[in-house]
Amino acid sequence: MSNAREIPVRNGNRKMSVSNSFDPSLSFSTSPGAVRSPTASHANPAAAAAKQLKPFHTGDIKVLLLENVNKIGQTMLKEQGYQVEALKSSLPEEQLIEKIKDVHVIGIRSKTKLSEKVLKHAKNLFVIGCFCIGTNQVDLKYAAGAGIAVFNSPFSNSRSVAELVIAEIVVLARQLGDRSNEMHAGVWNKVSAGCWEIRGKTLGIVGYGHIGNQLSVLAEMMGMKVIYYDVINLMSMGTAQQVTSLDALLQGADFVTLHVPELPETKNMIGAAQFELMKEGSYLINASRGSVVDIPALINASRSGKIAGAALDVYPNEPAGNGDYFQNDLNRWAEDLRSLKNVILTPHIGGSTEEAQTAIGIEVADALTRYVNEGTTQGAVNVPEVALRSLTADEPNHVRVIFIHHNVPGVLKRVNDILGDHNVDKQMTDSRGDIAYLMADISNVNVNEIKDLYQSLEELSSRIRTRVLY
Ligand SMILES: NC(=O)c1ccc[n+]([C@@H]2O[C@H](COP(=O)([O-])OP(=O)(O)OC[C@H]3O[C@@H](n4cnc5c(N)ncnc54)[C@H](O)[C@@H]3O)[C@@H](O)[C@H]2O)c1
Ligand SMILES: O=C(O)CC[C@@H](O)C(=O)O
Repeated sequence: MSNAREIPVRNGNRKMSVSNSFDPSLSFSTSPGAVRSPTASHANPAAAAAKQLKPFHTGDIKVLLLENVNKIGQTMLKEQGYQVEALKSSLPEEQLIEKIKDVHVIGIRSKTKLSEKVLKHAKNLFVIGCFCIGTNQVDLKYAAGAGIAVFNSPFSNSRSVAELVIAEIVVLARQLGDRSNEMHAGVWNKVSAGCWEIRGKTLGIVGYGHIGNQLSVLAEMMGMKVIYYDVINLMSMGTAQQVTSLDALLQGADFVTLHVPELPETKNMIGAAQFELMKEGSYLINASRGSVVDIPALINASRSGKIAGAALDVYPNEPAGNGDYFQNDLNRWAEDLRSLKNVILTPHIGGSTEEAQTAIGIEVADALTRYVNEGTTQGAVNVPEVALRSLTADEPNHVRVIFIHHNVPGVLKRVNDILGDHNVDKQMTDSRGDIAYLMADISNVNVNEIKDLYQSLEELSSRIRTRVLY
């Protein structure tokens, strides 16, 4: 490639040689009909004139995508010239540790656990894309401390989950799963006992965020009354009413649906005591995370008739890929659960629609590309959100410096002493807990000076990671 410029850049503990090459025919997001969520809408109309910053041959960037990331997302990353390896399933820990050693970028969904143990081996990794909403599968704190930014797609699949839950409410109320299974087994069983309309019934939503909101609107359109419980005070959609405690919600709802993140506080949030509080013959739906419901308690509540049905989309242990895995060796109660009447079991498909996966693919691939090429952290979930107006093609001797550092006193002074020989055109810095992110565009930088600049920043004791883009 032409205009290759070499500087040694340390990635983790290894030094690698990088070069700058840019193919102007490449652009960030060229997918026709791209569905962009509002978080990606910051892309400014002047972007056409923006200079692309890449202090490396794009072909040097290795991307590993696991868990069948959407094709459009894969294509967008390939169009950048990155080396992309895409696998259909997640990997067992040992294989993941081997694979992650080499890559700069990893894309996952909900099943790949990026624990501290795994991330410690990821010497070149500088960004993680969660092609989903949940980020509980990543050790976000460790990642931030290692200078690894994490991005997700905060609401691209919310509507898909809400629609699934609406369907499940009707299916449970009418025992459709059982009737369908019976018919598949050749049994005609025409019954109305225990089958209900949902009109006029009360839906209790636990966690009134993106999904809870959508669901609230849809449920009211179906003639349901909506109550919700959330740890924060929120504006109600329509005529929904916030209740002040989980207990009040459990006592008042005919259908209880869970939409909270996986947190220490939400672990086994619904257990024996909570089933006890629920109305006789009510229903439970969980499409949040498997850790939120104590499943043996649910099995007891179902067997005793306390609840009339349940729908589960998520489980404490989920298989790495598709296949015949939902047995006791995965979750010790799996066979008991499978034997229950009016219990719908789905394989974590709440967000699995063409619309959601396309939107997620585009949004996360776009965030990864902007981070790799420009250092922009807008939308990151574990490091401060920092962005600077793009450099333009008529600013040839400009360099973008990114310095991720420990949030301790005196760093800015030291960094600016290093940058001080040049003109700092613009600079932004922000902190999040212990981590700070500084981005500066400096002008009048001779190519020969870039290596020294980089080296001086690397030597600061507060340094977590330095990147110099030009
Ligand atoms: N089944 C699927 O395929 C699927 C798809 C998308 C998301 N999810 C899961 O659903 C969860 C919720 O998604 P979302 O987009 O609505 O998230 P969100 O962040 O928009 O909303 C979560 C809400 O839960 C509230 N909350 C947190 N802790 C709580 C507690 N202890 N008690 C009550 N409320 C609490 C928060 O205040 C927030 O309002 C995600 O974290 C993810 O784990 C599952
Ligand atoms: O697609 C997935 O694996 C996860 C879907 C969902 O749980 C999410 O967190 O967005």
